[in-house]
Amino acid sequence: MDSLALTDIVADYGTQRVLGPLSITLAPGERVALVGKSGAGKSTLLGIMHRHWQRQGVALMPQELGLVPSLSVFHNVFMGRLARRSAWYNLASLVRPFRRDVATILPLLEQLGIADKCWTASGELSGGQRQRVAAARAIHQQGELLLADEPVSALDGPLSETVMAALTEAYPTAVLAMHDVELALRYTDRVIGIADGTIALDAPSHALGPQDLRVLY
Ligand SMILES: Nc1ncnc2c1ncn2[C@@H]1O[C@H](COP(=O)(O)OP(=O)(O)OP(=O)(O)O)[C@@H](O)[C@H]1O
Repeated sequence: MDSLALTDIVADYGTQRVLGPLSITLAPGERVALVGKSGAGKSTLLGIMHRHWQRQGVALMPQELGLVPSLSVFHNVFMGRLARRSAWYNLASLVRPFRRDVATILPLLEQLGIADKCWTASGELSGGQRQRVAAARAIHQQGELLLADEPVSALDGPLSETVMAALTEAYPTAVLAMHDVELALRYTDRVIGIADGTIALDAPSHALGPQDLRVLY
């Protein structure tokens, strides 16, 4: 994968400028935490990255997760690879999943602590369980780049570590919008701080402490 670049991007809602102009270059193998207070523009920036880079194999884990409530956990995770299978294969899987897909997806659910919910409809899960299903779907998708919007916001300490470890292991190149600054510093190489729609901080994670990020809030 070549480095990914956005140059002088802006985002407006009506007459209101909410982001930019700003430029970002992302190197292969770089994990970036996007931090900043609520409304700073993190989701807007992730959306722009997704639009610009989606042809390069991007997995998106949106804040609202985008699960299908009536479908089982298995089928929601299976959807991560929907575009790579034939319509016939996908339809057959809906009725009766193939053994090889179960053998791929179950260990992933085990890793994220939700294997017991494999055949439960995702609409019947808690918020933290649904967030783990969305993480499993993003991991199952595979690709060059992960864009994740607050991927562990509904999880407690140990589970948020488990999910962050799984996501960053699956995707060496990633941009993760996060509110937990300690977690952001531990699992990323670079921190980009957004304030009022512009880049207020861009530094290697190892050079920062939590207090350096708290000024953004
Ligand atoms: N659909 C929309 N219509 C109008 N304004 C919007 C819309 N979506 C976002 N905004 C505005 O754009 C700005 C940036 O929003 P954005 O969702 O990108 O922030 P964020 O940093 O991701 O916030 P959070 O941490 O709460 O998710 C905010 O001021 C918000 O009110």
